[in-house]
Amino acid sequence: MSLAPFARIPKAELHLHIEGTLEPELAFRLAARNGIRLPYADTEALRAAYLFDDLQSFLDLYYELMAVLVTEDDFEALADAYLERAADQGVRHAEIFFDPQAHMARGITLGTVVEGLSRALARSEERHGVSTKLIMCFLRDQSAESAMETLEAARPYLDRIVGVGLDSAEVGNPAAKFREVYEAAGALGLRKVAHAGEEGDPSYVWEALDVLGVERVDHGLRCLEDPELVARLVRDRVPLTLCPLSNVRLRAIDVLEQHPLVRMMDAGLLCTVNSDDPAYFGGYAGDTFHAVHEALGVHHERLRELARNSFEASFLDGSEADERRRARYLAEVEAFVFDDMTG
Ligand code: HPA
Ligand SMILES: [Zn+2]
Repeated sequence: MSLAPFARIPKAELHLHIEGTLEPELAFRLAARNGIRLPYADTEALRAAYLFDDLQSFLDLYYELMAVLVTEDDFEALADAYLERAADQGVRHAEIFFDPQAHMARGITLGTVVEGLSRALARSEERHGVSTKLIMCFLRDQSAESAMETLEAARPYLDRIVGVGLDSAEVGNPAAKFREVYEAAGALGLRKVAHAGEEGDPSYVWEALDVLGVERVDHGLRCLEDPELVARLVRDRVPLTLCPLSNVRLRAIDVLEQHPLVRMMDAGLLCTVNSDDPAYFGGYAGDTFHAVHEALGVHHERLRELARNSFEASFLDGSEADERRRARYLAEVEAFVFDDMTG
């Protein structure tokens, strides 16, 4: 199999919602097997609905389509399809978000979700050559009590969950209300990340850092508006998991050519690029590397920096086996030869 050049660059994916990898074809297949009627005539009609004005208009469809995910087999099929695709795009390691509250609200148990996903994840390294970790996200537009109940419900599965995250509608839902939940997660040994500065102003990023104590900021796009915040992120080497294609589709920026990725790297920020919800936003990990090369002129040493950052910013540091994986992946990044296409 010949992989496109940008897909060959070894990389980690650190910002990826598994529910956002649900391609229309799989959505219809799962709908049929679960006897669910989708309000779209076919996959083309569904794809035509992927025109978003902002984060909320995307989230409405994202939550609606989740209805097709019912059984452990469905979650397994979803994760398996993503991992196969990720492998084709040069992903060596994936830290995968999931949204338990969105499923529990539909009567699906946390066990169904975690058992199904982890069946696919457990054999991913052998089958796809992709190591994995799972990050459980709380919905920031739900209450802190609901988040705490979700953390409690997750106790039997903590051997499969590396950390907690925070996602869904950002503006009007600052992070501070989740202080206790994050403290409790930390006490359980879980790593902490949160979406911040996607649509929200820099105060949302400050709260994620100072109130939740996150080690990585998901998006962080708007940090450039606050030089003190940039200085803090640079000083502490806090990684940002940027998602350029998502920013265009959700209208955070008008066109990819205006994306501040290069300015952010020039400012000394530890940037990574990721695909967020690739089934909806038009590209997986390798496609994203290709797109930033084309639109922003990110050239080979800068592509190498992004690839290196993705492993440095990963949670591959909790065990000797993980340290070995990280060292192997980083060696692959340094040995990667950029050719005319990628240079
Ligand atoms: O891009 C996103 N932002 C916030 N919440 C989300 N949940 C899935 N994707 C996203
Ligand atoms: Zn996201």
